[in-house]
Amino acid sequence: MADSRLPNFRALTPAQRLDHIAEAAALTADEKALLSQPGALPLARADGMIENVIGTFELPFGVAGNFQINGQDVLVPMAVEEPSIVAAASFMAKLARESGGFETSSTGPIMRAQVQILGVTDPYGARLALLKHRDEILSVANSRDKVLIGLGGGCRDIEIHVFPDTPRGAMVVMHLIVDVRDAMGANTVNTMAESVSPLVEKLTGGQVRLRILSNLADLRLARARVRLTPEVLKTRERSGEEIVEGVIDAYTFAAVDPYRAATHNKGIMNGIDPVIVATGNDWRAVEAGAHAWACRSGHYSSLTTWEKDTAGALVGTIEMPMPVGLVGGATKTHPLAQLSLKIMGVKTAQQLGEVAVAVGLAQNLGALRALATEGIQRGHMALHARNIALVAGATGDEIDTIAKQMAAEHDVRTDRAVALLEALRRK
Ligand SMILES: CC(C)(COP(=O)([O-])OP(=O)([O-])OC[C@H]1O[C@@H](n2cnc3c(N)ncnc32)[C@H](O)[C@@H]1OP(=O)([O-])[O-])[C@@H](O)C(=O)NCCC(=O)NCCSC(=O)C[C@@](C)(O)CC(=O)[O-]
Ligand SMILES: NC(=O)C1=CN([C@@H]2O[C@H](COP(=O)(O)OP(=O)(O)OC[C@H]3O[C@@H](n4cnc5c(N)ncnc54)[C@H](OP(=O)(O)O)[C@@H]3O)[C@@H](O)[C@H]2O)C=CC1
Repeated sequence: MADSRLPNFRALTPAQRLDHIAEAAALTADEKALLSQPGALPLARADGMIENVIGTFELPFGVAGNFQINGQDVLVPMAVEEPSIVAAASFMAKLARESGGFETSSTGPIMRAQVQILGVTDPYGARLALLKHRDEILSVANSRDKVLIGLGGGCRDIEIHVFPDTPRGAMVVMHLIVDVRDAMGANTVNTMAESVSPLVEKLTGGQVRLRILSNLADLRLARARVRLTPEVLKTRERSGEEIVEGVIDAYTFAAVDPYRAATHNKGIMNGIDPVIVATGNDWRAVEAGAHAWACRSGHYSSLTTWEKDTAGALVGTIEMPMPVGLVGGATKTHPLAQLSLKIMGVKTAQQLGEVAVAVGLAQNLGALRALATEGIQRGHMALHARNIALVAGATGDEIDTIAKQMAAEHDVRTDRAVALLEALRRK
């Protein structure tokens, strides 16, 4: 098991950081080479992945340190363009590990496919006809994907949802409830939904139209919990108790106000999406599921909760859909996706989902802790300043010199960076 503590990792060069991670995660020389040079995704491979390819698009690939999940150290690869995310996740994981880290759990890898049935005058009668033939429907759904069945997955059940009075008449929607094992499962369940359609039409007398998975993957949930004592949270300027109260006030704002909840949840996805991208998974599917889930009560709200236990410690939880896979999609075609899994040391899609939500919870705490105390700009803008220095044309050592100067002046702007660069080059 790799030691995930990365003290002062920022002080190393990218090559030194890679040496450290390669050793910790036992990467081979070839795997290490993939990360040490640009172009990990060969053009010919990219051309096979999507259409009209003319090149590849790279993102920074960082590793968040300090994560301890269910007592195990985990190094977390993150592919993302925004500064301060990897730093905040690493920082909060560092605090969390002092109180035992993150505890996670998840449901089985169950996805839903929807089959829309129109043209039925007796929708409740159609419902019973489908339920009566449940076993036959399951058998047709499971007749195609021998690999999945062999792995212990497959269609487990059906659910029937009736919308008796839509602007297009009565609508019956059959859900296939499918165990997709270590796949994200969209293609798998879509194939099943298409294969059962002739039988569904025969049983209901209606016409089947859409046959597609639901991205509201509410049967495939991942959960994480963290507990931090005031002692761990305290800073030079503020007591731990003050920070606990501040984080709970910040969370409550998101719980009651959708305008705030959207930003709060964006902060959570700041942690989750980079893990999803680094592992070649479909981040649009995860985003769609997250926001639909956040709205499940009819009121768009927070994906996390923050409260205080009887001992006065801050307790954070997250529970949300996590449709991710270790096979399928780009998870096997993008060379860095498999490498990310190796660095993380995850062996199942469920474990990957649990790591992703733990990072989301850490990220949320990082943002709330900053917002409830000094504000977001000091930490975030100090790191964003390096981007601004790059935009102004700084290279090499100039980048850090100018970024540090702007951060010290609390004046992070491109025109200031240009002025500082000119002054530096005149010296
Ligand atoms: C940015 C920090 C962490 C600085 O915080 P700091 O107190 O200056 O950090 P520090 O220098 O004391 O370092 C503490 C630890 O943080 C990590 N760390 C610290 N700096 C680095 C770095 N350069 N590179 C790598 N790791 C770093 C690292 O783990 C380090 O431990 P050490 O290595 O010393 O043992 C803090 O201010 C913070 O957490 N801020 C929140 C940042 C954030 O949330 N960013 C997301 C973007 S803003 C946004 O889009 C979302 C938002 C905010 O709108 C969501 C919402 O509203 O809810
Ligand atoms: N709305 C959405 O979110 C949609 C998303 N998509 C896309 O679908 C893709 C994901 O679909 P997905 O079904 O996961 O991909 P695949 O169909 O590529 O992979 C799943 C298949 O892999 C095989 N397999 C091998 N090992 C395993 C294992 N351990 N566990 C499970 N299956 C295994 C199975 O059978 P076999 O070998 O027989 O194939 C299974 O059917 C993503 O690219 C996503 O972007 C597509 C449509 C809609």
